[in-house]
Amino acid sequence: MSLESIRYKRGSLEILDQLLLPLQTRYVKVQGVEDGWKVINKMQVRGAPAIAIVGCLSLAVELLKEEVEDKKVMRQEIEGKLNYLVSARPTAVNIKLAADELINLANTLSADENVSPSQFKDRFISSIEGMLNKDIEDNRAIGKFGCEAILNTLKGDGLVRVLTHCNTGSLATAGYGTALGVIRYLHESKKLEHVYCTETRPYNQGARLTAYELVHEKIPGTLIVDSMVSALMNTRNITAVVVGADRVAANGDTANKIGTYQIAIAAKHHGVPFYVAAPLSSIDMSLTSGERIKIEERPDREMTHIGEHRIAAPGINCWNPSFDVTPACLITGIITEKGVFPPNQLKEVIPLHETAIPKS
Ligand SMILES: CSC[C@@H](O)[C@@H](O)C(=O)COP(=O)(O)O
Repeated sequence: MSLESIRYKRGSLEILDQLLLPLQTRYVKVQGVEDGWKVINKMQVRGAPAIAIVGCLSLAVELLKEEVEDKKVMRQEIEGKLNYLVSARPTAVNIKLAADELINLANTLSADENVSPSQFKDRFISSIEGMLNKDIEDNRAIGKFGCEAILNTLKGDGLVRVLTHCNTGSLATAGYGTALGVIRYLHESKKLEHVYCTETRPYNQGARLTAYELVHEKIPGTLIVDSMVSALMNTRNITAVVVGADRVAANGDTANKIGTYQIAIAAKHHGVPFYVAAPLSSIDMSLTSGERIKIEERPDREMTHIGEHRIAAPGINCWNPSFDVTPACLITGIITEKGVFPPNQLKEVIPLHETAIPKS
């Protein structure tokens, strides 16, 4: 069974504390928006789709407890709380797009005279709840399209050796995963010979989380440190790289976990196809290129310490950008729930406003 990062039933939300993995499995209660902001900001929950879903569900939990008498007051409150949640981590676009759609929904429900305050609340909460199943369905479609794209380019033994970076699995989504969903699909199709995952310094999402998911799912995998990527491509006949995304600009430039860019450069040099797997809700058509993507900088402590242990010389300066932008020219294809597209075709195939919230 795949790992459950988000446990939700109406009025109750718990997340698997990813700061404690892989050594401890502990769920943390999220009782409202303040808790939602904290678990996202502290990275107890992380990964672009999971951030959006947990943020919005934290609002659903909070709203359920409230008596709603005035729709306009509720609409205003919703907008303020969503904007606050978006501020918890700036690079991933999924939560921003979801918030924009929910604010539109709140505007529509508030203006509709046939909708009572309690119907407003119920329909609003139901829309948020729909994000959970939609994300899993989208991820399965991503897995299938990605698997087919990689198999189409195959020569030789018909088995695939893939490299991935960071964590894009069940822990980073509502379930199944994006890039790790492609790997999972290849494995289920008996086409995966091996997956290599990077350690992903400084926060170690690869060593702690992806490695944990691979062991849990019995997917044959090997951990490498980030500086081994070129050597791996030179010696291990890698078929493809598949990574996730935090924000894809309209021209295909892709912000993802720091280190993605240098993997893409190495892949180009070695002639290895480089795929980005992401739902349409990770694509920001309002940005023409990746230059204006805001890159979150995280505390020095993530670099200077491992757990409680300092590993860096005291007094040294640190620079800790959490993401980098891979230019579209290094990307073979963007794997989405609607198919696999070369980066320069995104503008033609993706509508300006794609939905993060399922259409009712
Ligand atoms: C499906 S998750 C895609 C990306 O969000 C993932 O690759 C990533 O960069 C996560 O960064 P994180 O800082 O752990 O939230």
